[in-house]
Amino acid sequence: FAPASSISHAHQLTSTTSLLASRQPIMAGNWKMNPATEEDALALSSALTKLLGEETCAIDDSDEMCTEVVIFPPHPFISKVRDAVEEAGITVGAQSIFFEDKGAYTGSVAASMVKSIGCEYVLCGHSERRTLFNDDDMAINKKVKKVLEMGMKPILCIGETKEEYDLKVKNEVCAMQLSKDLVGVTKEQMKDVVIAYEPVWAIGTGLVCGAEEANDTHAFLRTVLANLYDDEVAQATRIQYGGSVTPDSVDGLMAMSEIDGCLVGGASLVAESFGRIINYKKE
Ligand SMILES: O=C[C@H](O)COP(=O)(O)O
Repeated sequence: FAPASSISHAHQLTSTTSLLASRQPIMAGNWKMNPATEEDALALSSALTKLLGEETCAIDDSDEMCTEVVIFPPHPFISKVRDAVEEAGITVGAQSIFFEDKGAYTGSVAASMVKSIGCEYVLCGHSERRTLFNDDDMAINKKVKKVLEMGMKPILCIGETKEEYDLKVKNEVCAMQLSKDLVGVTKEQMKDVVIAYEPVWAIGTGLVCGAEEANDTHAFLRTVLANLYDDEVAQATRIQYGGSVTPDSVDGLMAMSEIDGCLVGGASLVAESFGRIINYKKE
């Protein structure tokens, strides 16, 4: 494990090999089970469309390094939120899917369903799904593969608990989650996979993992990807940080060389806060 030393915002890789891709910044807002009504969801969507800046992607933007903005509303709101934000260049995603295609799975939502209403991304393996809904690595792996099979992009969330952090097994836990959740995912498919490193102890707690520490963990995750695939995948895969990201912490996080975006919960429910986050200040 070699800690990353650079603190430059090096989304554009400096390798001489043309095989290595650029890592486009990606800012995501996970609304979780909020807000309470469709009316509130549309008000938040509308407010957000007015806060996009020069660096955020416009619809059909040809700039491959514009900041991609994705929001994850609750399933019932996805269609109308998509209608409200797509012209502004914001993409929508689903917070979860079930891995089966169809059938007697009361309460579940298939990948084809969210694909058909315009979702481009799906969160897989969020810690709240792991702990509250018993999503284990085998199920998460099936979901990741189903999302890819359907032509969407998974944001695969991994991260250690407070107990694991205190026991200093963070790297081992993250490496195990990555390797299990990516079983059978090909190198070619990895171009559509985003990883979100979310230390569970930092989610919704106000406890932010320090930017340098998060950066070191991201660098470690790239060594895991290099072992699972190769250096090309390790350097080209986008890795977001998530866990109590706010307007105050975003610039420091995004200044790190290995952090390509943020997965934002609470602060994404306040338009002005998320607006500041997606328009983070570059060095
Ligand atoms: O999906 C988002 C993460 O769980 C982070 O949530 P948070 O920003 O409220 O800590």
